[in-house]
Amino acid sequence: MAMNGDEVHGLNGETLAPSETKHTNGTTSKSKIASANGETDIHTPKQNGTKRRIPNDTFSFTAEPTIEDIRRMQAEFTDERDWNQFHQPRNLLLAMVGEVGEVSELFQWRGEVTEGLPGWTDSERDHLAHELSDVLIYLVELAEKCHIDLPQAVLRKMALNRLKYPASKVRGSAKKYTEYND
Ligand SMILES: Nc1ccn([C@H]2C[C@H](O)[C@@H](COP(=O)(O)OP(=O)(O)OP(=O)(O)O)O2)c(=O)n1
Repeated sequence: MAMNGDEVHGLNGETLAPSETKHTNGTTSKSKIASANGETDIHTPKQNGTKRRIPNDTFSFTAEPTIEDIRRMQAEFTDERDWNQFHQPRNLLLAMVGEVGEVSELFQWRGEVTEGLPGWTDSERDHLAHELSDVLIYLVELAEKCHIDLPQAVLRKMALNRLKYPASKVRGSAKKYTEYND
């Protein structure tokens, strides 16, 4: 679901701050993710009365399925087919890389492609969605079979990225951290 602006909708369609979650028991909480992102209260007005700009506010995902949901659904899919025997880490890695290749095929002979894929047909977008899903499914299963708790690993890695690339130092520059002299 694509959404414009700084609003996210809860289970009953009410407006939530993007870092808030509406639980089935009706309570609302600010996510761990928001604090890991260094977000404070994103709806707090600035001194001059304007709201702080929310990064990446032109598109967002639906909340479900979670990564754990995807792990479980794929585990059921493979169990039902007795395919676990074929899904060892090396197999899954190669399968994932193959699917990354299929994503690449969709881009390889085009010129520069800009955000939102202007000019792409619905069928091309569907094809891309399928291939990206294949990559994600194999990535999640690879992490599972390697006993990597992927959501937690992502939180830790993003915290490390923030330390390595302080915004105050690198804003507007695409240089690798090793290229900074200090
Ligand atoms: N041994 C397999 C085969 C398939 N799948 C699942 C995971 C992927 O989401 C998808 C991959 O299916 P295909 O290998 O048929 O690849 P594509 O769907 O990309 O088909 P094609 O290669 O024709 O584009 O199916 C799986 O888990 N294990």
